[in-house]
Amino acid sequence: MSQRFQVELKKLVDNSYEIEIGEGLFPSLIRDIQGGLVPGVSKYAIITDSSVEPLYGRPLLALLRQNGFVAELFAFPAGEPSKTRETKALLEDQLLSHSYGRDCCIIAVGGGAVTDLAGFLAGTFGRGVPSLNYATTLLAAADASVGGKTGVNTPVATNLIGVFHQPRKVYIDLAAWRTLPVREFRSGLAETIKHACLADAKFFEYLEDHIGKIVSPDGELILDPETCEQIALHNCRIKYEVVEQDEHESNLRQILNLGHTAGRALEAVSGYALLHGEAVAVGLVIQAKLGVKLGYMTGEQAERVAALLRRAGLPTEIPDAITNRMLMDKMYTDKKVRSGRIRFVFQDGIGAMKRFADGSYSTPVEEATIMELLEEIRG
Ligand SMILES: NC(=O)c1ccc[n+]([C@@H]2O[C@H](COP(=O)([O-])OP(=O)(O)OC[C@H]3O[C@@H](n4cnc5c(N)ncnc54)[C@H](O)[C@@H]3O)[C@@H](O)[C@H]2O)c1
Ligand SMILES: O=C(O)C(=O)C[C@@H](O)[C@H](O)[C@H](O)COP(=O)(O)O
Ligand SMILES: [Zn+2]
Repeated sequence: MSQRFQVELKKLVDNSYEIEIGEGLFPSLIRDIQGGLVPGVSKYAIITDSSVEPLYGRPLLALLRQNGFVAELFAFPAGEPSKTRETKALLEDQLLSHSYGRDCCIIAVGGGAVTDLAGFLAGTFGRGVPSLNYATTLLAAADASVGGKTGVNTPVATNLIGVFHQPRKVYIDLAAWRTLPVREFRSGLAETIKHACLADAKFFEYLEDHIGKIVSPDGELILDPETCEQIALHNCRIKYEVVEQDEHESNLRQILNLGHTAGRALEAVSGYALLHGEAVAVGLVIQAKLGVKLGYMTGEQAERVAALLRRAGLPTEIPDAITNRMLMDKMYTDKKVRSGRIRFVFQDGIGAMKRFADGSYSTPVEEATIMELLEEIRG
């Protein structure tokens, strides 16, 4: 006769944390850890990339040490191709060889590739240590540093391996945007436009009116301070309000994947020649046009989305080198695929998302319908 026991694990873990938006937030970070933000920590590990290291990583390391903290910096080569299991393993070995253990805190300083990789490392190192995200790109500020999705790419597709690991605090340094290459800044605008498309028609209009205050048509960063602050605030609010309701993406959180079914596939198929935001921009247009075909938006609304992306200096067309077949095959690796069927999330006009009859925010779309649209787009 068998015996049965229930393991009761219903106690809720409080994963709440603060997001601070401002210029030059190192002093605030130091005050926070002096004030006990991350209790029980005796060592800090700054994880950053080779471009961010001299700009922000080293200055933070110096400040931590000046304030009596034990800290080291670990950097990996900048760029999406570094966001791999191999880089994570190298960093883990470096931490272990510096005697880092469960009493450490990881401070991710950089863009989304850094917060994804360092967050994944923090989620698994010693079975999980606390982490802080110090976002230095618009994309990380708008999206990647908030919400606890962490992970790495594999040769098959992006972000396939990872964990949910919420940071203890997120710092969004608006001053860091001034050193960003314009192409990287624009990449962050794609996720910004995505957020407006999925949740906030007024924010979409705001972006239509204010895009010229942050970047000029000839590619000069203008970065009007008030507009930058509004953009950071709106992005964070839209993202955390979704994450608060569905931290582990059981349904609602799928809406943050708007434009990503095709976007992530394009990013991978391009061999990361397309930046994440650039691929998402094209993915947003594909989603909008498919949405028109399926009756979820008007042609005029889809054109507004494409027009705003173009004004932000983002690509809206599939690169010639990527065939429809390549794109289609890669879409089958998307995490939303169920029973071998590609699923999309769709805008319901501008500023809202379509919810389907079964209650889900994603819906399967037949390969033939997607292929037909891709052929129409190519003209
Ligand atoms: N976890 C999430 O929810 C989430 C959301 C969106 C995107 N992402 C991930 O984020 C990544 C893209 O983020 P990203 O665009 O920030 O990439 P990134 O971290 O690679 O940064 C882009 C480039 O800018 C450089 N850089 C960073 N800050 C700088 C600064 N202030 N001045 C000068 N150069 C600077 C970096 O060295 C890098 O070369 C992708 O891996 C994507 O999958 C994750
Ligand atoms: O936070 C989320 O949820 C998102 O989907 C945000 C996306 O912008 C981000 O690119 C995310 O990493 C994509 O997740 P994935 O599970 O499709 O890899
Ligand atoms: Zn994204």
